[in-house]
Amino acid sequence: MAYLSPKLVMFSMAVLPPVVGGAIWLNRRMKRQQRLVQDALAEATSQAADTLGNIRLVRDFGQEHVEYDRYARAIDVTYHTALQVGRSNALLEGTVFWGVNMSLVAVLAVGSTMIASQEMTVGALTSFLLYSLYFGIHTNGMSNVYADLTRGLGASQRLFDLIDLPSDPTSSMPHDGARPRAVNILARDDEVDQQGIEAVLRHVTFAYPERPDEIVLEDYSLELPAGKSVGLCGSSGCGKSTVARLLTRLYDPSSGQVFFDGVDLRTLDPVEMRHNIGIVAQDALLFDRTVRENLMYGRPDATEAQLIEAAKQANAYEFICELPEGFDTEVGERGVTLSGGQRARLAIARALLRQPRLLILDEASAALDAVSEQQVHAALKAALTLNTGRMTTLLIAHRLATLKTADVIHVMDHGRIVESGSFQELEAGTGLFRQMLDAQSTASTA
Ligand SMILES: Nc1ncnc2c1ncn2[C@@H]1O[C@H](COP(=O)(O)OP(=O)(O)OP(=O)(O)O)[C@@H](O)[C@H]1O
Repeated sequence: MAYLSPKLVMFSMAVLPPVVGGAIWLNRRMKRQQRLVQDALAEATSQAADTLGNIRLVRDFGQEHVEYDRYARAIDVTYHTALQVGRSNALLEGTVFWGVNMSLVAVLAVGSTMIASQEMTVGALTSFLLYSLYFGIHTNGMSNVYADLTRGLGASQRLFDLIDLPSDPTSSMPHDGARPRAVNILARDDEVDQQGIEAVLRHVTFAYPERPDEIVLEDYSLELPAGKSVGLCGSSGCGKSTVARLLTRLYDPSSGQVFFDGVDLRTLDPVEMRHNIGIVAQDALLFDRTVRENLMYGRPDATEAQLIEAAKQANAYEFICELPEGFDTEVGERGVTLSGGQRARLAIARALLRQPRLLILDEASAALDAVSEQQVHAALKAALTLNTGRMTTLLIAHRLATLKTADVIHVMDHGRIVESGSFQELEAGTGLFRQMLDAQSTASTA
C-alpha cells in the first residue's frame, strides 16, 4: 500500500489512533465487567446450592417464595452484568467497523482528487482500495478475537484468584513423609498387635485464618497418652472442636507443635496419618449410598463379620437389620431417610470399623435420645474397654456423664485448660466441672 501511494496510507491511517485508543479502553472495561459476571454467577449458584441443600428447612419455615425471589434477584444481577458486557462488545465492534469504513471513505475521497490531478491511476486506486478492504476485514476479525480473549481473561481471573489462595496445609506434603509408628491400616492384619497413638499438642497458639485476630487457643498443651481415653469439656465455643481439627491437621497451629508418637505432624505423610485416625463429628455426615458402603468408607477391605461387629459395637446392628434391605439399604442424600440417632450410630460404627489408633468422638451422641444415648455410651464403653491400649480416644462432650469412661478429663475455658483430673476427682471439687455438673443436673430435673 505504501508502495502504491504513501500519501493515501497517511490519510487511511489518520483514523487509527482514536479507534485503537477507544478499543483499548473498551477492552479493559469488558475485562472488568466479565469478572463481575463470573462473580454474580458464582453467587447465584452458591445461593441455589445452599437453598437446595437445606430444602427441608426452607419448607418447614414456608420460605419457598422468599428463596425464589432471592435467587431471581441473583440471576437478575447476572443478566444485567452480562448485558453490560454485551453492550461494551457491540460498542467495540462498532467502533472498529466505523474506523475501517471511515478509512475507506478517506481513501476514496483523497484518491479521487489524486486521480483528477493525475497523481494516481484508476488501477492503482482500485488496488489500494482492495488492499485496504482486506486489511480492514482482518483488523475487524482480530478485534473480535481480542474481545473474546479479553472476556476469557476476565472470566478466568476468578480461577487465578482461587489458585493463588493459600492451600490446605497438608496438600503440599510430600507423600513419603515419616509415618506413624508400626501399623499401616491399609495392610491391616487383625493379628497385628495394634497400639494407640500418643498425641501431644505443645504450646499451641491458634487463630482461624478467616479471623486472625481472634485467638482460639493460646499457649495450649494437651497430652493424649497412648491407648488411654481423654475427655475434653467446657462451654460452647471454648475451642474443643478446634483441638480435634488440629489433631487431624485440618489446620496447622499458628505457633507451637502437634506430635504423633513424638513426630511432628507436619513431617508425616498426611494420607497415611489420617488412615490411623477415626473421627465422629457433631454432624454425622453420610453419603447418598447404601449402609454398607457408608460403613466401609474408611475400610473398603473389611469382611462381613467385621462389618457386623462394628455395627453391633455402635448399637446400630438391630436397626440396620430392620431397614428394608438391611445393610444394602440406600440412606438417601446426607442420610435423610434415617433418624439423627441412627445417623450418629452409623457414624460411630464407621469409625470403629476402621479400627483407628486414634479415635476422636466430637459430641458423638449429641443427636441421640436419652435411651439411644445410654445404649451408645454402653456400647462405646464396651468398645473402648475391648480396645484398651489398641486405641487412644479423645472424647469431646457437652454432656458430662459421657466422660465417666475417660481416664482423665480436661476442662477448657476460653482456649485454656483450667482443670484436669478423673471424673470422681473433678466431681468432688468446686471448680468449673462441678459447676457445669450442677447446671446440667438442674437442667435435667427442671
Ligand atoms: N472455621 C472457623 N472460622 C473462624 N472461626 C471459627 C471457625 N470454627 C470455629 N470458629 C470459632 O472458634 C471458636 C472455637 O470453636 P470450636 O468449634 O472449637 O468450639 P467448641 O468448644 O467445640 O464449641 P461447641 O461445643 O459449641 O462445639 C469459636 O469462637 C468459633 O466461633
